[in-house]
Amino acid sequence: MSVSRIGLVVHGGRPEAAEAAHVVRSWCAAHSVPCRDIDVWNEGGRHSARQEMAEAGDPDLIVTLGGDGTFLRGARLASAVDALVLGVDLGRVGFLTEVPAAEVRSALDAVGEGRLEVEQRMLLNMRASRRLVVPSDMEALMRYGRGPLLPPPRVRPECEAGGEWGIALDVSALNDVVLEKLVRDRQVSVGVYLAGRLLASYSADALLVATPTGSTAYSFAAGGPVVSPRADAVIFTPVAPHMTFNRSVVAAPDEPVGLRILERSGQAAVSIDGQVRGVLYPGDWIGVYAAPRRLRAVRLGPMDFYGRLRERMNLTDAPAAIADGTPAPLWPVTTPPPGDLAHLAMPERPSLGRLE
Ligand SMILES: NC(=O)c1ccc[n+]([C@@H]2O[C@H](COP(=O)([O-])OP(=O)(O)OC[C@H]3O[C@@H](n4cnc5c(N)ncnc54)[C@H](O)[C@@H]3O)[C@@H](O)[C@H]2O)c1
Ligand SMILES: Nc1ncnc2c1ncn2[C@@H]1O[C@H](COP(=O)(O)OP(=O)(O)OP(=O)(O)O)[C@@H](O)[C@H]1O
Repeated sequence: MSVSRIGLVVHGGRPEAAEAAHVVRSWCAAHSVPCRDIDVWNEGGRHSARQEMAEAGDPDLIVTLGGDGTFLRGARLASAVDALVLGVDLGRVGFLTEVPAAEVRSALDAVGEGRLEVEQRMLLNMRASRRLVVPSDMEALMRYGRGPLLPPPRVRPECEAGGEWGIALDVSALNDVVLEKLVRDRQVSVGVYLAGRLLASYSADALLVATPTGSTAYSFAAGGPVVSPRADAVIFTPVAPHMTFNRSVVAAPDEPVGLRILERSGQAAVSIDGQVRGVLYPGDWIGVYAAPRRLRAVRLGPMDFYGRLRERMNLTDAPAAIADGTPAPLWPVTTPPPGDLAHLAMPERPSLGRLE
């Protein structure tokens, strides 16, 4: 696999990201690969992901230099046109990024020589009862601690009229679509429908629909399950619901989640991967469902999702388990298991129906 053009998304607030960007640009110059910066923090001038990619010369690889937020910004661009995305870790958590900053040059060598795997990640698409609008005074409200807002998602060009199930918005979420109360003291009241059937009416601070990738983000913070990013699922998680049923529901990929704002509810902000993209009012609804298209993320080694979960989330062992003898062995994903522990990993995936 060869890469012919690179688009760079750099966290502008980090000197180390600027340094890593310099390394990427010099690698590109040495390998005659055109490289363009894509300013996803561009004040006022944001466009649809497709337009931003076209303006950058349609790169086939997006390299992000920053944390998970920067990766999510790059993933939004890449997924719009099926480009690859490679995350270089210069953030605080770095759950989504692939390579440490010190390895950026060798990572580009590997990509240039085709020594990579492409991991496919499920995305969410969204429909709504109407176009989303970000009120004009919203930007000032939301600016604290964040960059400029993205514009509201456009209606997908091929779906202007909408058919019987609302209008399709030009949105791909890698983590989550979040519907949350707009003002601090007014919860949202929402009818929640799974696969077209009412689950329950919720009064809550927020309601999330997450992908398996997003299961370790906001949904995790709200008590949701950790779901392997290799699985296909639509995860519904309420945040502080004022009711007894507060569990997550893990739905099948062909079971959409519908959220309908009830008559006297407070207004609700809609965020996609952490970015506010519109406000909904009573009577409005959104439907969130697994996208037909997937994100294509570059992997340069085996993906150790559970090792990463343990390490990045600082999982700690039970004190009683530690007191109960030798700690459970831990070994790098790249080395074979020690001693007689080989049986802990299945050598090959059994096909369905052959489990014995
Ligand atoms: N209470 C919360 O935990 C909370 C609240 C709002 C939003 N979020 C999440 O933040 C995401 C946007 O990320 P951001 O970096 O722009 O905002 P941010 O900086 O507010 O991110 C919140 C934290 O989530 C981490 N994160 C992001 N995606 C992750 C993932 N898939 N798995 C594990 N950790 C992840 C980030 O590294 C960061 O530490 C949203 O998609 C939402 O899921 C979390
Ligand atoms: N070029 C830039 N111009 C303006 N603001 C920028 C630029 N780059 C980054 N920022 C600011 O940095 C912040 C990005 O934070 P974000 O939390 O998304 O970073 P991150 O990549 O997730 O890193 P971390 O893991 O440390 O959170 C935003 O507030 C944004 O305004």
